[in-house]
Amino acid sequence: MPEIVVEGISKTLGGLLTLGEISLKAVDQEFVGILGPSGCGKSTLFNIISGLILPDAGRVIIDGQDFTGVTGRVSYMHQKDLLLPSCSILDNTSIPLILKGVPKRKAKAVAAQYFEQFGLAGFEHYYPSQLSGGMRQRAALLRTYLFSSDIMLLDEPFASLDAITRRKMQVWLLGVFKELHPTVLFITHDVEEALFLCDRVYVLSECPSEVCLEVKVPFCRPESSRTITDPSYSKLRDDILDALSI
Ligand SMILES: Nc1ncnc2c1ncn2[C@@H]1O[C@H](COP(=O)(O)OP(=O)(O)OP(=O)(O)O)[C@@H](O)[C@H]1O
Repeated sequence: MPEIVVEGISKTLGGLLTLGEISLKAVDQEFVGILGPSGCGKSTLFNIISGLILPDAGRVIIDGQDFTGVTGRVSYMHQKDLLLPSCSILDNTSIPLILKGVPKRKAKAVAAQYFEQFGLAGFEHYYPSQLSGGMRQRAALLRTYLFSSDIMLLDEPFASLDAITRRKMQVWLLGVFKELHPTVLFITHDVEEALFLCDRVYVLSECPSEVCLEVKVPFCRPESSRTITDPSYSKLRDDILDALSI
């Protein structure tokens, strides 16, 4: 069962202690949000969890094994979709499988199986520039999922989208993840988005950042984009805004 534990991670960047001491975790199939002020080191934390950079102290434990500084275990979607402009959507989404050694034809066949579920059916041979923003993000999410399907790090995947597309994508994501069951760490700046999507939310402070609030989201996720009417919603939202000093 994929469980990810971040233990006492700290990191100094450019002489500035950026990550003070961060500990957090996500249990199997949990959707965990990370909120924090701009520049507090959220992307740096994901770079460490994915093994791209080493922390100064602390460990990343996945399924009980130390994965600090080890790449390739979790999938990581950056803020930008980073699709290759000269490759079709099918080629783009097949890349992680090809990198893992799956023959090209088989990789394409496997990726193609998910196009319906990711709302991309019929667009296999389109190029990224020919798709809407929402479709490009779905293609990037599919590519991320195919890299490592059980633990996904998503760094503000919907930040570049307009409000309507963004809400549609949130509802879609909940539906898809209900079927695929990944464990997710999700960075966002948006308190409403965190409360809409996540089972649990960590709030980070300004640098040197630490976890200043951890909240469990007690209400069920809505089936549609309806407003959450649970009585605890406003209090949780205010608690998070207070922690962010907004
Ligand atoms: N390689 C680096 N060398 C020096 N400083 C860096 C480096 N990478 C990031 N920083 C600085 O570290 C801090 C944290 O950056 P990071 O991108 O992790 O923050 P963030 O919380 O993800 O920001 P945002 O919410 O704006 O995306 C920033 O002040 C950034 O300028």
